[in-house]
Amino acid sequence: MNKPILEVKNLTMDFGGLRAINSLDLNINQGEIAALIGPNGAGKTTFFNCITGIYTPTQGDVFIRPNGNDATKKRINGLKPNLVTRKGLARTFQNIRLFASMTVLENVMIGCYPVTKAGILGAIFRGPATRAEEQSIVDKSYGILKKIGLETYVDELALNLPYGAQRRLEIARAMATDPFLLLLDEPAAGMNPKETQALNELILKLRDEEQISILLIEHDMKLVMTLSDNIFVVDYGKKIGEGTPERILNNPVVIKAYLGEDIDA
Ligand SMILES: Nc1ncnc2c1ncn2[C@@H]1O[C@H](COP(=O)(O)OP(=O)(O)OP(=O)(O)O)[C@@H](O)[C@H]1O
Repeated sequence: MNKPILEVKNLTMDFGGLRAINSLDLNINQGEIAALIGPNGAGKTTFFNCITGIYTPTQGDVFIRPNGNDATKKRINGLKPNLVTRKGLARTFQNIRLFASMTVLENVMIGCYPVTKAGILGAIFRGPATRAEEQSIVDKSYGILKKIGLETYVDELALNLPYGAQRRLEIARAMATDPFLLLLDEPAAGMNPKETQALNELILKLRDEEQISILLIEHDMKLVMTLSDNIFVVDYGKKIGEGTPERILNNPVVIKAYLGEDIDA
């Protein structure tokens, strides 16, 4: 039986009188590409914010099992975002959040710092151990950029990159934290068809070659249906459907609530 690497139980998030997430259960298995879909305002980004420590859920539990076995099981609700990152959950955001005036390499290097050993004192006094760690961060960051296909832009300022490359750079920065699960919030938003195709290939490569599981929030239904092993559909914060793309496309509740007539998968 599959052991989930992420196990969310009965998650609820209230903002005053508004219940943005309502008793949500969701499991992600090792090696899976999963999608969280639903209409605008359904609670998808709030869900990401709850499991990455930006919000403390009103109710419920979030467990991780980085290696898929019970010995590594940990409850992570209430942890601060930097600690969640250290546990192996990395994310990107709906709006691009790069350091625009820093180089592509520096943007990825910054991603490495949450998981480095040298503290502030080490960074100030820059002893041999710190210098060696810095060199290893440069090497690691360059290696990630190569895997993501951005090595030709290493010394370019992030703001000069084409849009699709900026989105890929965000993924590269998230990779720098060595995640076992990558949460992507609308990674294809604003991309042209060629960039979306390249993103599709990149996500498959991360799963197949880097053994990173993926959960994506995405409105591009064609991408979702092509990539996903499992899809969760939410509406008004409640899970209204779950399953393979075929099952979702044939689920009358989902069709009525969300997909409508115009799905083109
Ligand atoms: N910090 C907050 N304070 C109050 N209400 C919030 C807050 N964050 C989100 N909400 C509300 O919670 C609900 C869910 O919002 P959320 O952004 O999670 O939806 P979404 O599914 O990600 O939407 P979209 O697809 O448009 O990004 C919405 O009604 C939103 O207005």
